[in-house]
Amino acid sequence: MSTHQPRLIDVHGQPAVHLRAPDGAQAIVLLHGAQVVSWVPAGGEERLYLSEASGFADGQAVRGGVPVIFPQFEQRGPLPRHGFARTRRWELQRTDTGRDDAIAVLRLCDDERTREQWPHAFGAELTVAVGGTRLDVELEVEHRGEADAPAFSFTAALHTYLRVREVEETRLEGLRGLRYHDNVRGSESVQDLYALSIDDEVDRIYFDATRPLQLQEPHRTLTIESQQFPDVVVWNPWQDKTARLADLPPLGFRRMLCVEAAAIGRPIVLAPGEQWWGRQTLVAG
Ligand SMILES: O=P(O)(O)OC[C@H]1O[C@@H](O)[C@H](O)[C@@H](O)[C@@H]1O
Repeated sequence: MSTHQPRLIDVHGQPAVHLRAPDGAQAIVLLHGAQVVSWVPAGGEERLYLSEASGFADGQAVRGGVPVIFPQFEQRGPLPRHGFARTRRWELQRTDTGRDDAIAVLRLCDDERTREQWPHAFGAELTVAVGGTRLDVELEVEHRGEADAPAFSFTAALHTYLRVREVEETRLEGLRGLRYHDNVRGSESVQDLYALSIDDEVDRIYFDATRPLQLQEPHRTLTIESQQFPDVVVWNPWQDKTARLADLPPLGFRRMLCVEAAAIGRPIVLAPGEQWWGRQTLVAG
């Protein structure tokens, strides 16, 4: 059996690590934002959406894959929208190929620039593991301040862009009974239908999800599980909003659905020395 060691590659001018498990499952992770931009399960096809109109410049957000949102979700605080983790270069700490999977660990720590925006000593680590039909993405955050430093709080998300053949033929199951905030209507509701169909702009935060979700397409399924990310964001900009996004092609919204593992409703609070982690797992079927 040949083992394929993780390789450093270039993706639109940005360094990235290419992971390949012994069974052929693959993922590509940019150092920029620690952003997974490609995932192909063993014997399968690409399951993440990456916009062909995305920019890849330093300091810019990449449209697609799995952006890491930290330490602020959206505009729920004073920081730039969705925080700074997605626009900073992370450090590649470690890669490994085991019997069943290939792994990359990336790290972002506070520096002068982060402290100007968010005055806290932190270490964030993203672990990506790919193998078989499964992709695991785990975010860990540690308070690295002195013992007498104040606690800090943050919101976070793994803003996963799932690739779909045709979003109108897609159903997301597993949200029934959950309370959600509808960002499009500015209202609160409870999901009463068993399956969410996407045929218009959708931008919702579902709170306290407990079950795995299933993304059903006519020819395939994706199971989406999360641990310690209590909330789920579902986002598709649809036609009009897409026209206002320079980094998404006009029909891009038909090929994607964001299903994000998030901690928004109850921000995470860490005292010095404390850690938190949350994980999203995708299983292709
Ligand atoms: O364009 P951005 O900053 O990547 O954000 C994309 C979307 O991200 C989603 O998580 C938000 O719920 C949406 O409101 C937002 O439009």
